[in-house]
Amino acid sequence: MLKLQNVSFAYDKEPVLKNINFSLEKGQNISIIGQSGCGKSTLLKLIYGLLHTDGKIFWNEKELLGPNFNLVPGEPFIKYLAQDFDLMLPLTAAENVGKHLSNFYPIKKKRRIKDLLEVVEMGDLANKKAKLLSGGQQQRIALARALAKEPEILLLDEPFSHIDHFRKNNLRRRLFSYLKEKEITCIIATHDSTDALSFADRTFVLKNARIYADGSPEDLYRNPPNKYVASLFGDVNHIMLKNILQNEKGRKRVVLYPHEIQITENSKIQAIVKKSYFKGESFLIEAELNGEKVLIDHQEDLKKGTVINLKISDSLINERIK
Ligand SMILES: Nc1ncnc2c1ncn2[C@@H]1O[C@H](COP(=O)(O)OP(=O)(O)OP(=O)(O)O)[C@@H](O)[C@H]1O
Repeated sequence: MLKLQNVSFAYDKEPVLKNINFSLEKGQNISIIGQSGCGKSTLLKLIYGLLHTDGKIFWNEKELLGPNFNLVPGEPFIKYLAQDFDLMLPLTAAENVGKHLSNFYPIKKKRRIKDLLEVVEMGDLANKKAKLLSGGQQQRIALARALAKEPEILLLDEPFSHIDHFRKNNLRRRLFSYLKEKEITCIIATHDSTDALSFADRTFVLKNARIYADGSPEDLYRNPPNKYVASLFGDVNHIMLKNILQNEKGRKRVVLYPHEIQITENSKIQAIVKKSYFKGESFLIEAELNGEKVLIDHQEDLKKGTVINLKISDSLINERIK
């Protein structure tokens, strides 16, 4: 179990993280999300042991003492994949992956490198020098290198940021099933909601130096405590209740995703279309509702100026304003 107790950190005077506490079970996949600069990378660096905290970090019974106590920063059973992936550029992809593997059993080493290159779909480029690989290919090699010695804990900082959309989904499926199979505990700092929604067992939202929300991705998505959390998963509306409910007054608002608002004739809530964006499977309609901007998912394109009627399920509104 990985346990953090009162982990705080400041680069200067202003704390980046304040009293972070959590425990993770072996083999759990956790995503950390939050706006740029909220401290995601800092938290990974503290766990790995690159930065010192007065708080406590344990892996099972062992306390991780950090850089003030370890001559070489980091822990041997943890792998940390930073945003700059730090490859040996004159070496080949395969040599980089095998860099920290023992030469004592060369056949075993070769097989391990081959398996890892398959996990990141880089088998074809095994003998290509790292300096000749694209940013996304280098990132995949760095990922394979981080897995090479089968760490107990894997810390990934935006691990798919350079990888194209098509390959990213495939790679994510392969990587996370590999981590589950090997029971590797993984913490992934990400901006990408798919990492948080589809592959994490649990998600932490960081804001104002603290864990602002903590839950299963499904629960955080379906019942976002506020607009900040919902907006980390994609477009979101924050609509004045009085604009969608007859008897409401005041300035109370409700969080609604664009797909939760329907365009129908059976409603008195009127809005005017301002813009329409093609999204592939549907259109994102931007409309004006009593002076407020509203985003709606819709199957058809709508012209600017079209008057539309909006419907939102009462039970959903009641759920969100609880
Ligand atoms: N070496 C440093 N020296 C001083 N301040 C730093 C240093 N590294 C990060 N910071 C500051 O600490 C805060 C948290 O940075 P961090 O990199 O942890 O955020 P992040 O959530 O990972 O951001 P991003 O999503 O953009 O990668 C930011 O305000 C950043 O400017």
